[in-house]
Amino acid sequence: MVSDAEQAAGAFYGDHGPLCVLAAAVTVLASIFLAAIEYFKPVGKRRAKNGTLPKLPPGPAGVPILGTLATSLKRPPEPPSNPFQQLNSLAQYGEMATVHIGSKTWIFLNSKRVVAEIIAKRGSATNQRTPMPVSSGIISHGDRRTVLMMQEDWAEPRRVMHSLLTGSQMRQYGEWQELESTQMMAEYLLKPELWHRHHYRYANSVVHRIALGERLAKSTRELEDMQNCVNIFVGNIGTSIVDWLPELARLPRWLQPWRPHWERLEQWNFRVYSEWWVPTRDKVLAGTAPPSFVRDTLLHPDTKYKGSDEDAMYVAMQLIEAGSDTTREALNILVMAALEYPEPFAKARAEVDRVCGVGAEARLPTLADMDSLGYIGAMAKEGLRWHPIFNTTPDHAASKDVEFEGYYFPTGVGFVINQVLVCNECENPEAFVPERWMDGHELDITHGLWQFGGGRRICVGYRLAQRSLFINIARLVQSFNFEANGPYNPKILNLESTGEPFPVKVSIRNEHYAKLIMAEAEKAGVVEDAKMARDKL
Ligand code: HEM
Repeated sequence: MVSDAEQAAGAFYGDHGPLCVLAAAVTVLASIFLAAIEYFKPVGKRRAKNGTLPKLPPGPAGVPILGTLATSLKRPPEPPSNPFQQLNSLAQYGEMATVHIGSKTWIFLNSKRVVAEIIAKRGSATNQRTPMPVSSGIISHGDRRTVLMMQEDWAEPRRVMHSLLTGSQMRQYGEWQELESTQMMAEYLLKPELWHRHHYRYANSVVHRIALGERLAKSTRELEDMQNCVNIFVGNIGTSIVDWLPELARLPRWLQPWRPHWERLEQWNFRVYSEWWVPTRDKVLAGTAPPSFVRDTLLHPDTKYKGSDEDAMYVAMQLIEAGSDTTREALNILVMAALEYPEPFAKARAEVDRVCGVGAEARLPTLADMDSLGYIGAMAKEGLRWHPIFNTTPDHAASKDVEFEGYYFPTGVGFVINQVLVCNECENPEAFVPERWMDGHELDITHGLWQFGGGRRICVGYRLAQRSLFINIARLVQSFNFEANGPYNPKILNLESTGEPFPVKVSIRNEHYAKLIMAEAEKAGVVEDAKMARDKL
């Protein structure tokens, strides 16, 4: 028997059937949407584990689920008159700005003061990375890109890499740095128009020798492959939506249509790495390898890396990647500064002349001159400040809740150094003024400069980088003149380019310096190598 109520319902559905289906569909979609909002809620909007509500600095508004992702992924072109407009605009929120991007929450640190407080003083609680399933996962052969590694995967690579920061091997590395620099001077002399290539060969060869034990003897194709590995890795950091909504990586593989594209890149990268790694590893195993980080730390029985052979390869190769491109770029920046600001370069030359002699009496500067050439140290720091290589540094995520000046940052929030603002936090920031670093710390490249990051994740190569910049700046200002060789925009450095990044005419100071360089190259036994590099390029 049908009740009155059932009869009424039947009549209602009979009359309003399509409307009911629509209402049900809307309800289902709305529920899915609300569930998605909840699921992808940015870390900084979730309650902390102890139930405390986050209290974050102000920042730009975003839309549900994506936050500011649309603008972050597809940045409007920034005008050459104001590059880094977006990072600059975060200054309006004060020393810290909160940005929700997908399900991540990043706190941009806009002043040196808060960087020191959060990244350095609270470093034990801010040394994680937020997950990047594509950049540090798929492209990096499964969470193995040292620079982006999460803490649990990072402790072991960091342990082995730490030897690069300790003093004991610096003397050996220093000899290699001087030798490669002598070759670079000879290359500059023989083929001045390829100045930028010489920077790359130098940087790559030094770190190649430190990591793998041998001087660089790679073909142009192999070198370009390696540079492309870096470009592809760096260029793709954060370009996939999955890096911003890492929860998507938990879907079954067949629901991840983005994977094949990234996996192909990863396979190519793996092949390039293997070409460089396998011969070295085999020599170490056969007992015929020369001294190197791989032989004496990574595969040494006393300090051996506790991971697979593939993991060890990624540690070694990423050292080469992280160390060569950065040094090359820093040298390019100094050349740009030479075009724009001749006075500091004249002053630097006078300083080198005072210490190393002039004309027929001159000798090449060495690393032993460092204490007497503070201005050169200041130039290296000012170059990195004036045109930061990193406009932001990889995030340092909170491994536990962090309280700071009335704010409450829950675990998982990422802290990012806004280098554009931090580097400009000085008088007349547009100008290249090495004098601003002449404060007694000019040879400590991380003092007051955050280009190498900080805290527990600080760059493991910063001492090597400082010495490479020192020796090459000192020698270049001593012997070569730099002039513009065509129009260029000083704000655009084309740092990722393998061709000439901006037009430069390099010339030798005079015949004395040409002779000096060739005599030193002869003594070091690198003349033939310098010529070979010249012929190959
Ligand atoms: C001008 C030169 C360089 C700059 C500006 C630079 C900058 C950086 C920055 C910003 C980081 C991230 C730090 C952080 O998260 O706080 C980093 C990490 C790293 N750098 Fe450098 N770097 C330079 C040269 C080098 C050199 C020469 C090497 C190797 C010989 C190197 C190896 C590494 C490695 C392996 C990491 C990952 C460290 C980790 O996550 O534990 N870098 N670097």
